[in-house]
Amino acid sequence: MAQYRIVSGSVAVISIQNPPVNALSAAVREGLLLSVRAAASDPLVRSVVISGHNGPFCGGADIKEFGNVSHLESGPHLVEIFESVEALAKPVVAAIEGFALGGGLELALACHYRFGHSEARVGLPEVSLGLLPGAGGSQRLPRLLGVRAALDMIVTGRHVAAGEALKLGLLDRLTDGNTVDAAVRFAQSAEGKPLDDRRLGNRPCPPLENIDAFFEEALIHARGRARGAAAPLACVQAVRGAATLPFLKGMELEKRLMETLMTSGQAQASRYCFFTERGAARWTTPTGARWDTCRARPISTAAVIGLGTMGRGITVALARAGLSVVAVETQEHQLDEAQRAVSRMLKGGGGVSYSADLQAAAGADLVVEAVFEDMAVKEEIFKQLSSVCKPGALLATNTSSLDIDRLASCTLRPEQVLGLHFFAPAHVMRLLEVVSGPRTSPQTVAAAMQLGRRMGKVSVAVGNCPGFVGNRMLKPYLEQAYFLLEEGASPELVDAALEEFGFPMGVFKMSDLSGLDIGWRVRKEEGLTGPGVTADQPMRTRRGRRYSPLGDLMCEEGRYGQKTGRGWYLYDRPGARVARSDPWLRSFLEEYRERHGLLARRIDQQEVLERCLYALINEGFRVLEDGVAASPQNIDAIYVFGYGWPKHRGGPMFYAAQVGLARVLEGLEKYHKAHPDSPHLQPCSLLRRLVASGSPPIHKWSEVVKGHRSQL
Ligand SMILES: CC/C=C/CC(=O)SCCNC(=O)CCNC(=O)[C@H](O)C(C)(C)COP(=O)(O)OP(=O)(O)OC[C@H]1O[C@@H](n2cnc3c(N)ncnc32)[C@H](O)[C@@H]1OP(=O)(O)O
Repeated sequence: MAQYRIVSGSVAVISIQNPPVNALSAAVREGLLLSVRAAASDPLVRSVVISGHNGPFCGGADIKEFGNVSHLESGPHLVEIFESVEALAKPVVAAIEGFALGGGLELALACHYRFGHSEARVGLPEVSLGLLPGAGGSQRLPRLLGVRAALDMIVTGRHVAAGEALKLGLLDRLTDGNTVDAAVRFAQSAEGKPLDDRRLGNRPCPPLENIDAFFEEALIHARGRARGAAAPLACVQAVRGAATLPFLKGMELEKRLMETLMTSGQAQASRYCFFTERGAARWTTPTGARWDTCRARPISTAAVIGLGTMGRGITVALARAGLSVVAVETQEHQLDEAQRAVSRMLKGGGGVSYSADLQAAAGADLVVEAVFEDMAVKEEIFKQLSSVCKPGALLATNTSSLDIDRLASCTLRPEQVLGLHFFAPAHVMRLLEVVSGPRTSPQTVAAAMQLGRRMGKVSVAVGNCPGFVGNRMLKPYLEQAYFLLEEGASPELVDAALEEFGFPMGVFKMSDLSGLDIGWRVRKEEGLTGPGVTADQPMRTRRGRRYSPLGDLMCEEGRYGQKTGRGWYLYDRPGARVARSDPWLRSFLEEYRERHGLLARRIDQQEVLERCLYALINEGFRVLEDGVAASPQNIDAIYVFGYGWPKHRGGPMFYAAQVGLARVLEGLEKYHKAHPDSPHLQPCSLLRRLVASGSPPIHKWSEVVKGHRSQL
């Protein structure tokens, strides 16, 4: 689908028409090539403008076609079309409004001139789909911008705003007015002028000194950031081809690299993440409410109660989304400090007012409680909010694990109570768990999901249970990591295995960063440790299950992690970030093992991965079974956007499918047999059923779940 018309007597305007993002589907490719040929052969046409219909220029290749080779191969290939565009003997101008991304920018690079709207953005984000710009982009961009700037854009995949693109030389001109009209006028002025120099395929790459050393370093840098992803490294190789090979040879290299990436599991996983991120907006809840059947009341004012780290981040996130926010902190000294911190983060006032009085929340459409994790304190606040707040106001808690229903029952409006589980730092992290209890109304969920979108979050609707989805699944993962320490592993070994898998941080470094005392407080609330545990109870057993008191013992030593300068690792000073091995910890673990008669054994990275990840995945199946998450895709979105699960591995449930459900089941059976006192390793019945049903693909799991779901 490409519209073709002649304007001003001599300009062919080809308009890509494929809403919502004008992706280059097979039909678009067909239409584009026919239009380019028509413009080439029509003697009346002296110049060409390519634009996007109704706004955006082009969002790139049609990602939905990638999983289907017959779709991808039907219609002309992008490389062939772009060659025809570049070879055209008449000037071709790209008129870029909205965005030109991926194949969209590659098309613009094949044009002889690029006109942009001042609010447009351009980029080659293929790397985040596990690919490289495979339709000439890796070869043409370095010829236009030089290697450094092109490499940066291609390896990071970042979107570049029009102003920067103009400075880089990527856009030739900007306009604030009608981009197509301006491009048409410009095209006419270029008619009959020589084009050879405008064809990027004809140009050499601008020279670069010490080319070998430059790419050596670029590769090391990319490897360090890629966390096991292949695409960034292939991008470096392709750009090196542009810098060192003639254009056609570079194109051959790009093609070879692209073919390898395109068929890889990593590209499949990254593509899956692209769709799970967007799919989360089509939410459902365990009570049967759905995104398409309820209307959300807009929220324009909010109050945040409690201005610790989380409360401050939430205030910033809400203010940045355009809400007018009242930030409440009853402790005066905290209030002053918080006000300064929030202003710094917002670079000014940003629609936030401050108060030490809960009454200030009276007029808000939404209240987010973000005080520390103490049920009694939260209950008291919810009681007060119930009477202070205006009718219709939504009351949310930012608890990461406490019971939403208990808080709802402290109020006279349980249908307006929900959890908004932000992740630290709340103004940066993409994930928001929107937690509903059995009495939360569909309109409340809809309003929260809409607000999440406004804040730029990936919002996932989940049901209420201890830890919701993310933290519930994290518990068995952490537990296995502790058990591995008891059995002979070191924090360094466990973290190295997880970081090699692709997590930005291993479990022990993560725990040092977030603070060991948080889990300690939760375990005290749960009665697993603290004064409620009697001296006659065995230290390593709770409620008939294996329990590791290691985390509690660390806290009793005052080792809370980075904030105290000591945790699973040692830091130069409280608050420092660089983790060093701590000889004290080695002795502590040795003494602990000796005291409990535990024999240290050799543990390899495979065991670390299988024990930690399979336990987490197993809990994911339980979450599905219980209906706490609506789909495996939602679980994966939570893990990728909130817990650092590497995108190129798709998320835990996708990873389980990729490894093979039968293999995961076998692994769990093996480890459960070796550790029968660890119920998290006992394969859950949904996993067994899926394997018994022939391990259907992930998008078909819901059929097996449906026949299986227990009531919450
Ligand atoms: C030979 C192979 C060559 C490959 C080169 C390539 O071109 S690879 C593709 C490179 N392009 C991209 O990576 C762009 C991906 N899209 C985006 O980043 C964003 O969608 C956007 C274009 C910036 C628009 O963002 P916005 O927030 O406005 O909308 P959504 O993200 O919600 O998208 C709206 C719906 O459109 C679907 N969609 C978006 N891009 C594509 C695409 N390239 N192909 C197919 N479909 C696409 C998206 O899934 C949304 O659909 P829903 O059904 O509404 O969920």
